[in-house]
Amino acid sequence: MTVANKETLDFQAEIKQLLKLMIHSLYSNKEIFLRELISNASDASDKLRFEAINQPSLYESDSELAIQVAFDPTAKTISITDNGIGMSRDEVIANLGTIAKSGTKEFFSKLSGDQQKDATLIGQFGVGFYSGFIVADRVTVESRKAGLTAEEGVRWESAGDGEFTIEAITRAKRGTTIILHLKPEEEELLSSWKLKSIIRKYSDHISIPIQMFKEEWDEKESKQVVTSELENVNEASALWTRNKNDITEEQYQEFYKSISHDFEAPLCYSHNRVEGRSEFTQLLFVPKKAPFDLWDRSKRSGLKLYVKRVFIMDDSEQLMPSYLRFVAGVIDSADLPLNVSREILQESRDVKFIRESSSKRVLNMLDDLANNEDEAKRAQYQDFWNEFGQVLKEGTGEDAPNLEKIAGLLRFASTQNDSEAQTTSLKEYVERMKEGQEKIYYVTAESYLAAKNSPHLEIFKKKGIEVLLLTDRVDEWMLSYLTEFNGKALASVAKGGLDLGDLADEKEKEEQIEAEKQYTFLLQKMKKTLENKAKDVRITLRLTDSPACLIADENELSGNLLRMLKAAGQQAPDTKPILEINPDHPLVKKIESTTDHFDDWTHILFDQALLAEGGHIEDPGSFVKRINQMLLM
Ligand SMILES: Nc1ncnc2c1ncn2[C@@H]1O[C@H](COP(=O)(O)OP(=O)(O)OP(=O)(O)O)[C@@H](O)[C@H]1O
Repeated sequence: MTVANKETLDFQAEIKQLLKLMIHSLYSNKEIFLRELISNASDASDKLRFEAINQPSLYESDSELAIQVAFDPTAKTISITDNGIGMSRDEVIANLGTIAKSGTKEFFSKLSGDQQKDATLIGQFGVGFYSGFIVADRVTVESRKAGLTAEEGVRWESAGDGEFTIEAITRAKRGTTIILHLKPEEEELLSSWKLKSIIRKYSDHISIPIQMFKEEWDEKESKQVVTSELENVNEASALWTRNKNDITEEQYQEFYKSISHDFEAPLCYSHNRVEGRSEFTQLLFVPKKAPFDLWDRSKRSGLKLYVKRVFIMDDSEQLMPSYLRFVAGVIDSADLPLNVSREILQESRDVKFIRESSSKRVLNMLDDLANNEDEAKRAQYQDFWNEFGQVLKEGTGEDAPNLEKIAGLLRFASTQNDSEAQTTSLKEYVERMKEGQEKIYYVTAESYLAAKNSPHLEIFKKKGIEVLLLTDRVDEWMLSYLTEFNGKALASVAKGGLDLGDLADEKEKEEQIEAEKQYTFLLQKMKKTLENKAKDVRITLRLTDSPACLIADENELSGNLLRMLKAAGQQAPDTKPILEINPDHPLVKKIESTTDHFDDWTHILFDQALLAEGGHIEDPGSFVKRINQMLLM
């Protein structure tokens, strides 16, 4: 609908849903609206400062960047004004009418309707501008982009009910004003004292001044009245440039929340000034909860790059390796040029040094939690692992120089504990190794139950040897990089040549040789029957309860990895597994002595070994037919 120059447009469907949910689930935390809007105003100022490096005329003789917060008790409004970059008409429509984040659809599909759970999720998603609707029943945005004429101003307005209007206005000053028309029950916000205390609490660290009109005691009226003089409410110096000792824990927390849009305090942080070859300040935060798009490897890191306090860019993926993409914070370099581009960043040795130093810092912070004497800290690390462990595992391939450190931070499910929880470190495993045990054993499978009940574990159970149970998708990939820990090789229990080292006793070795001799004929015959399915058929002593299992040859990919590659539509080599049979099992003895249905029995043995390790039978119909036939015998 268009009236004069006013147009009414619909919000993207997700925004309608977000607004509804947010108003309900964030109500108990409603003061954050001001933090979010001030943080946007500060970002807009940062962007202008950056653009103006190459185009100073954008300042239009007004280069003192500041944010003003004002209220009008009569109109019952609060306004937040910045003289930052501003928005054009198209930008207003795109930025305030749609959500341009990847993974938005998935995020909305996760919402449960349970207010408390959803509030946390929304916190992880980041509500930003729309949080204004928690306290306002109508929001007006007036903006004019730096560099455009006064006539190219724009007014956006919405009652948060599914549509918004947009019209052209004349706006002398560049920048943006957000006007919140408060809901009747929010009128207590119309107070200098209240607004100042919210600003100090949540936005003190904002690096440009946040100003309000001063209040003075008026004798005549005998009350506080608002004057036309502005005063700074916040400290207005970039938090990371301040001395550590002058920053309170709470200020760090609020700073983190404001740059990350997280609702919870961070798990830990590290604030340092690095001097020497390269000079920079790093303030790095590890969140408690994974953001909703953590699994998106293209997600950029949450690090902001500044050069000598001038904001340069968000999400600079050059500053942190991808496996640490959950880290949020600020890097402020004293060496990089102000006009640095993403291309320059890629090449820069300073940036490489910053990345190495920052990765180390983060790993050290985590290591400090993981190996802390304080049990509560170790528990915090466990929580971290549960949230971010799978991403950290990517580091084994991505960050070779820190492999040892990362290996020390890994946690696994293990046969030692009767639980799916990933709590065992490699260090603990090594400490528990049996005398004579030389390797760290693991099994990979699609699920915890498949791993735990894998026939490959039988001999290990019998001998009381611990085996790590690896069931995350990233594990197989990780294992191609993580081949040893503290000089102990990692060995799959499902690969050929199971060498138990000193753990296998002489008697067993003799038994195996004896059995191989005894069953030579059977093995040959089975091999013939399975020539299209199995590479070889062997006797094994690794089984105690199962009649057979499949293994991969030492240098070939495991069955689990082959299945994963195929499932991902990737090219997988066409390798056949080796069937190992348990000579002591009655079924094997039965097959040996049978003359009837030898081929059927052999196929069944192979197919059930494949099933037991989570594989898919190529011809399930024939398998079922054979089983039924045998059941009726
Ligand atoms: N005061 C402002 N000046 C200029 N642009 C703004 C301002 N406020 C918001 N915007 C624009 O609107 C976009 C959407 O804002 P919103 O707060 O919803 O999300 P965001 O800040 O991008 O994301 P998040 O809050 O999750 O970090 C911003 O990215 C920015 O481009």
